[in-house]
Amino acid sequence: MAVKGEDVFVCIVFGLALVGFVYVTVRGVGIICDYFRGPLCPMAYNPDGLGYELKNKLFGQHLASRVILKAVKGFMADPNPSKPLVLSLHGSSGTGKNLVAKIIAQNLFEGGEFSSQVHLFIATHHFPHPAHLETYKVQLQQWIRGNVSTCARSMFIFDEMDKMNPVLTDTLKCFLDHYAQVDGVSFTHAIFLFLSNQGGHLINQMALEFWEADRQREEIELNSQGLETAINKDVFNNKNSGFWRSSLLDSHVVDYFVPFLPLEYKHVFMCALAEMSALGLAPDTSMARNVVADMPYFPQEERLFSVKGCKSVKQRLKYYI
Ligand SMILES: Nc1ncnc2c1ncn2[C@@H]1O[C@H](COP(=O)(O)OP(=O)(O)OP(=O)(O)O)[C@@H](O)[C@H]1O
Repeated sequence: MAVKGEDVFVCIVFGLALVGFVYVTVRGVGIICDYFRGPLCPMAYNPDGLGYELKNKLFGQHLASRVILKAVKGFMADPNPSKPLVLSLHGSSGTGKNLVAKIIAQNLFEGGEFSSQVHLFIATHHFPHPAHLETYKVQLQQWIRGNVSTCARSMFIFDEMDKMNPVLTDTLKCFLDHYAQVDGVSFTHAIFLFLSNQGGHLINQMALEFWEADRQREEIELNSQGLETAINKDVFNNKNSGFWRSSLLDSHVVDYFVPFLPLEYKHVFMCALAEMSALGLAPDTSMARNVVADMPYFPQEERLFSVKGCKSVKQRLKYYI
């Protein structure tokens, strides 16, 4: 049977109408979702990249790497989370907490840490004067609310939590809890990272005890000797902590307290090689050995763990170059 010209025309029109209908429906659903939740904004989510970088660029942190990957992947896979993702990263200086924040940003947002969806607060820089606490509270809440209503998928990083005023920390509670909306804005797609040195001594002590017992550091788990609970208690009870008697801890809105282990000689060596590569230099193991040997270690006698982690490796490398 010959196909008539009108039939072809009708098919094309019908096809176009169907495509149009599907487009309008999808857009409509998107607009309705955005109305209730705020727009998600463009994402560059790369779960494989996140896994790769946490495994290969973050040295000596098997536990942090595993917990963070699981937490972020689980959160991102949930189209309708009941609360924002809240992670509190703990460990002594230079162990990779800021690096992890950077890796998460790079694998979630276009532009990584420089994305307009990523917001970094440094306690001593952004909230230096106790006398201005009331102003900070209002500004911080407005900033978070404004940015989440523009982009529901926003990330807020609070560095130096040990120097944050606990009263200011408490003003975040309404954003972090299981509320579908607060004043018409939903915060459930946002990510909050808290970074601090608090709890570092507990983590270092555990790493030392594992070494003394001839056990592999890779055996350390979140619940080894109640590590996560011990960090929680430590930050809650310490007057010099941004979580001191905080309602954030009372109400259990922090999803994970993530321990960062003290770095050993071999990890600092890997940092030195990584820095060389970042500077476009060929790997020079003897130079890396010099840099690493130059760093201070603790305990004094055993020289097991780097006092500064990988901090200042880059600066020392430049000295040798
Ligand atoms: N575990 C690690 N693996 C690879 N590089 C690391 C690691 N830890 C630190 N570094 C490197 O050392 C430098 C300092 O690290 P970073 O800023 O992440 O430390 P931090 O734990 O946030 O320290 P602080 O508590 O003093 O802020 C960065 O250049 C980072 O890339």
